[in-house]
Amino acid sequence: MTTLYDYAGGRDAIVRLAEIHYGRCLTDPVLSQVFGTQGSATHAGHLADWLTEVFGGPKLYTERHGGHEALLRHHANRSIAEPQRARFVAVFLESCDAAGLPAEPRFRERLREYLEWGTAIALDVSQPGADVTSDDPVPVWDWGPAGPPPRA
Ligand code: HEM
Repeated sequence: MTTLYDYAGGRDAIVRLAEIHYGRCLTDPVLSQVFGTQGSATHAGHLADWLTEVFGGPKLYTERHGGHEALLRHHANRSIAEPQRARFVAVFLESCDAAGLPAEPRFRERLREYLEWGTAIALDVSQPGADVTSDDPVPVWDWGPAGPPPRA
């Protein structure tokens, strides 16, 4: 079955998406409250590696950056608030358009579901004193109960 990663357009599409999304995190008035405006040279690349793995591509975040717990730790003590979480989801989905990912409704819905799920975890672990330890592997998100779009 085609992975979300392949359906998205593979590595080039995911790298484009990560770069566009992170660029917007630095200029968006709500998201720049948490991301700042200066930017980090490594963020977009690390995000691309995470998304590659989560969407069923090569396990780049596990191999290169320390896996699930490392990602949780990046969010420790960031005190993400609900409006910032919700804005992250909206900006990410807009970035999918800008990066030229397929607009197929079932694909986009699955991305949205991942984003809602992942950002809720980011919000939780970003609160002061939250547990950021984890033995879990990096999750792999598939097409879910509805399955892939008819043509995939
Ligand atoms: C699906 C949800 C999310 C994913 C996949 C994700 C991914 C990442 C990655 C890969 C990093 C590490 C960057 C690096 O190594 O340089 C990171 C750091 C960070 N994330 Fe997230 N994130 C998510 C949700 C959020 C949300 C909702 C916020 C706030 C609105 C947020 C704010 C931050 C901040 C402030 C950092 C650390 C500072 C920085 O590198 O700019 N993240 N995130």
